[in-house]
Amino acid sequence: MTPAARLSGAIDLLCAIQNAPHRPADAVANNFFRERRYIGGGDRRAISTLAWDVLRAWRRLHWHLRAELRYRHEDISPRLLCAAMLHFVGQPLSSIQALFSGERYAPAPLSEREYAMLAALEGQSITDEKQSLPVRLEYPDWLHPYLERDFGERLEEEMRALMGAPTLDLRVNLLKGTREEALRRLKREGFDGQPTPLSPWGIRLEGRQPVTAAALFRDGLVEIQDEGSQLIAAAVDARPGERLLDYCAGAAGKTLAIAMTMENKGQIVACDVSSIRLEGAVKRLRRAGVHNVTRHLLKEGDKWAKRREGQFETVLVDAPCSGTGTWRRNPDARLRLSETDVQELCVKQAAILDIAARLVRPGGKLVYATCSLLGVENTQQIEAFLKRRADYQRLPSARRSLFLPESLRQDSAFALTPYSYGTDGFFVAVMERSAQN
Ligand SMILES: C[S@@+](CC[C@H](N)C(=O)[O-])C[C@H]1O[C@@H](n2cnc3c(N)ncnc32)[C@H](O)[C@@H]1O
Repeated sequence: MTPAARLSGAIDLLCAIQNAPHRPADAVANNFFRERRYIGGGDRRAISTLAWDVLRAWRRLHWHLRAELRYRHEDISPRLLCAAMLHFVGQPLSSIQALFSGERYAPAPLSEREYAMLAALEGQSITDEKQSLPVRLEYPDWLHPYLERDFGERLEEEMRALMGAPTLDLRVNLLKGTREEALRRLKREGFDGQPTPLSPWGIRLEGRQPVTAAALFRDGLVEIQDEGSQLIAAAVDARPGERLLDYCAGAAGKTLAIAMTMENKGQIVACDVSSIRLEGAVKRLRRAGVHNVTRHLLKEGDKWAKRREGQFETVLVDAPCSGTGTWRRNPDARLRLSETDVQELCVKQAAILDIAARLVRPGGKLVYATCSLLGVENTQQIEAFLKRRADYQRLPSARRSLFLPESLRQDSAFALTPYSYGTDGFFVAVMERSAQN
């Protein structure tokens, strides 16, 4: 593809994302490329990179176009955003104009107004000190008091780190081989990777490499999983032979890592309310060689949980949450999250915790995790739970997981953020149920 055709592709992709305001951008992008199989890997990456640059700079781009250049909201089109983004990443006006050539596969020529817009941006940079903090750091205005409360003086650093590109981490599947073996095979297959600093099973790849095409991925020796998510599985600390419930298992990201620490022995029940997600787990479990997992689809009025009260040594609640910790990966999610969503999620999380707590056997563990940065979904949720359930307490240090590095074993709960640990944002709290009821 020519650079102009790639630009045209990015504009089309952003149009598709805009036309599906309730769907995550990566799901729209998967669909977009599936329908255009003729687009090769390199072109795909170039198209996504520009589209994602625009999504990551959404509020600042709109600030320039609306506040400074007086564009009406409805007149701000994906092509205008792409043109402005190209300017801000350093392309000279003449070369942007050349890309909008109107020739075959290229976007239509810039209108006079579009050209004037680009000329007016000359000499300006994307971040401007006249922008408010939420605009400059790309988060919704309503979130400011939450972040101020949770991060205090660290707010700017934390939010700036959340604006960057995510790392690409793999988890080595010890059921199929060691980390050293995986590193050797990666090298042989042309990938550059390093052990992750915190997870004992992690490998961090350089840049965005098409690892799903690699033979060691197809063989199930590695799985794509952020280091933070691996550390949640490490905190769960499941042992061979135990009976564990993964109550919000989704497509089994954590289940897979837990099955690995259980060495495929014992029983894992993976539940979820979404059949599509649970279905998505099947292929991954097979590829990883995991065979101690059964799945259960939770339904309204289901007696399933009632019948299994007190039966599990460990219950993991990887709760539905705001996903604020994953905004490096899903920058569009910042545009969709509302305060009402967070309030509703908090109610749901408390309700799920209460159900899950009944499923833990006396002396067993309840692990609560989110990929949220917000105290209301994390520490406050746990504090309220511990007040409701006197038979639960924080896990004492002697029982904390040895899969975790020393620094994360200091407390029974920890929060990870892109700023503090270079991972996605995660929270986990491990509690134990009293041995006697
Ligand atoms: C954070 S995601 C889980 C991610 C998954 N554990 C992983 O590691 O890939 C939260 C999951 O909770 C599920 N969920 C939402 N409401 C639920 C409920 N009331 N009971 C159980 N699961 C629920 C969602 O369908 C979603 O798959």
